[in-house]
Amino acid sequence: MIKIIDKDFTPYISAEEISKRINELGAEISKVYEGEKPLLVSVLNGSFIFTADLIRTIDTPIEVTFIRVASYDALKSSGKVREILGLKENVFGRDILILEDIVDTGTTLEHLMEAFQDLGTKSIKVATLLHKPEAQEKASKPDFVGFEIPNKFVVGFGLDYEGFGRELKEIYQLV
Ligand SMILES: O=P(O)(O)OC[C@H]1O[C@H](OP(=O)(O)OP(=O)(O)O)[C@H](O)[C@@H]1O
Ligand code: HPA
Repeated sequence: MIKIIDKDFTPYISAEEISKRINELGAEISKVYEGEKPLLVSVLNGSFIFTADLIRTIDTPIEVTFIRVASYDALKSSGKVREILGLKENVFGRDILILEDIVDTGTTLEHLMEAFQDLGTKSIKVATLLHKPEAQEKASKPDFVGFEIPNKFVVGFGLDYEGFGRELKEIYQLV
């Protein structure tokens, strides 16, 4: 058990399990995009660790870029979604793979999918390390999912609680 600020969290997914699953996702993604040269769009902040580990398991040429979009305040969705920030690449006619650490309510994803569609992308798929199917109300189901998890708050491996916990090697669940 660990404490972050005022909340207790218990170990939930080990570093070994995460690494094994990311390898499998990388193999799947490599197969699907063989010869296609997709642009992987990593959604900061949470997905930076997943992105770094995932791209090193991919064995077909890809490009990677990072964007920002924030919809969350602490434990609950604020419902507010901001603009995409930091996209420098021309995505018209490109195959896009959005990389997320977690798809929770789907609010962020819905916004991103719409924004990329408006920019004339050829295809948009989504890879997420974690998915909360019971919580998702918006957007379609992600194409590549590391772990389906219950509707409980998690931290670690890039995910934070009030800014803390991103450095944890394992994923922890709120007690
Ligand atoms: O499906 P949703 O309910 O929209 O939640 C998922 C989003 O929430 C988190 O980002 P957050 O806004 O907390 O920013 P961060 O990655 O910088 O922590 C996460 O990285 C996703 O982008
Ligand atoms: O369970 C979560 N943990 C951390 N950040 C999040 N953003 C959406 N859901 C979560």
